[in-house]
Amino acid sequence: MKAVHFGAGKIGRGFIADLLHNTGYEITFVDVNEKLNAEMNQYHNYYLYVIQEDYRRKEIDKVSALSPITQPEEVTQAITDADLVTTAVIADNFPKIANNLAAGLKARLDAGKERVNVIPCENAFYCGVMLKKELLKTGILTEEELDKIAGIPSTAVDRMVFAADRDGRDGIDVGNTFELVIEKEQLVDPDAEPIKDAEYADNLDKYLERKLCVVNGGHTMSAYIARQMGYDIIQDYFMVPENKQLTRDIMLQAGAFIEKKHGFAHEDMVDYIDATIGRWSTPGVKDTVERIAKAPIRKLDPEDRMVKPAVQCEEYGLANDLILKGIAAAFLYDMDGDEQAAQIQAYISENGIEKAVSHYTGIEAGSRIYNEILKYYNEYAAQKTNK
Ligand SMILES: NC(=O)c1ccc[n+]([C@@H]2O[C@H](COP(=O)([O-])OP(=O)(O)OC[C@H]3O[C@@H](n4cnc5c(N)ncnc54)[C@H](O)[C@@H]3O)[C@@H](O)[C@H]2O)c1
Ligand SMILES: O=P(O)(O)OC[C@@H](O)[C@@H](O)[C@H](O)[C@H](O)CO
Repeated sequence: MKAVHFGAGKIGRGFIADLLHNTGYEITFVDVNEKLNAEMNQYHNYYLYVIQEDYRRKEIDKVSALSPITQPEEVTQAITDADLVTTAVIADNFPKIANNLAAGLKARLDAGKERVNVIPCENAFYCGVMLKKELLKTGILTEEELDKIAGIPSTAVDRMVFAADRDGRDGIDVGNTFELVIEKEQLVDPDAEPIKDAEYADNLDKYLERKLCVVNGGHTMSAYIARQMGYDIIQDYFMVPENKQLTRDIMLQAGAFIEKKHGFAHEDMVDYIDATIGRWSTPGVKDTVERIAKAPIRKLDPEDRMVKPAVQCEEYGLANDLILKGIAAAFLYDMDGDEQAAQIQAYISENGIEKAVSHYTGIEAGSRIYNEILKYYNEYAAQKTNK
């Protein structure tokens, strides 16, 4: 069996390709990183290192790589011949992969090939719907043609993965637990399981909201708050018991609306949160605030991990003060090289924080949560000035 995977980064190689390999696929990666592609084509393998098993080395073989820039025709051919297509490129990059992917699917349709599953594996609410929109924007396929040739489910994706330079090669350190939940009804055959060890859900909403709002929301808001406290490594922030408790409380606030909305038992939510914080605190693991906080415009989107739980808690009459504090901290986030952080800061300088809050979050100016975000923002800003 053949799989084409867009994005040979940490999740691509460290998680999705691990499952694809275990399922029995030969994998063709499509990535813009020429150095990585050359290494993959030289050795036709790479290594994962399982953190909790004393960095046990695991080989992923039968791999090769293509450049979407210099080898577009080969990419088209690989998609035409594939049994499965997956992505892990960061959803902001969907517009950049859309042409290659749409061209491959169109060629497949023209060649009379069967429908194929295209499974994006990204942290975003309904990444399948997002990808489909980008594919249609290319104008290469009509919606009818796209539906005829591809099933595009959304997913929830969770694993610890870190880039690692080991044995002179570019490897990935991986956690030993993971969750890939795939929206069953959007698959070409809802009863087939194209990826071993993934879960196939009738109600993805439940898992997606739990993963994005509790895990990613808790993670991201901790990173913005940690940045205000002067931390660069999130594990250093977690070393302080009050900080760890703050993160747990943020996650419990987000978890509360999910319990109400989807019927999760409170004890199960608490276990889920504690297991996640335990994972982040694994001895030896070092994750940067920069990685977790990156791309704040994406993370402040009304449908993403911070605003969604804030608004939903408000609607359910649940506490959300800590979430609002996390959102406020995101508006102070600055990091050299983070284009979205720079864009937000420029917008604030030009238009003021009052406009910025509703511009980026969609939260109505003058509402209670809007006023609370402004209040926390001004408190953080004053602390910064007094330092
Ligand atoms: N890293 C994590 O811990 C983690 C965990 C769960 C989910 N995720 C999600 O997984 C996705 C991937 O994240 P990651 O951490 O692997 O990112 P990453 O930056 O390590 O990998 C992204 C890869 O995509 C490639 N890429 C970018 N533009 C491309 C293009 N136009 N064509 C082909 N390749 C392109 C990059 O070169 C890179 O190799 C994201 O949506 C992220 O939110 C990450
Ligand atoms: O990848 P992002 O930028 O959407 O979010 C940053 C982190 O919260 C995220 O990568 C987590 O580490 C991961 O989702 C855990 O499974």
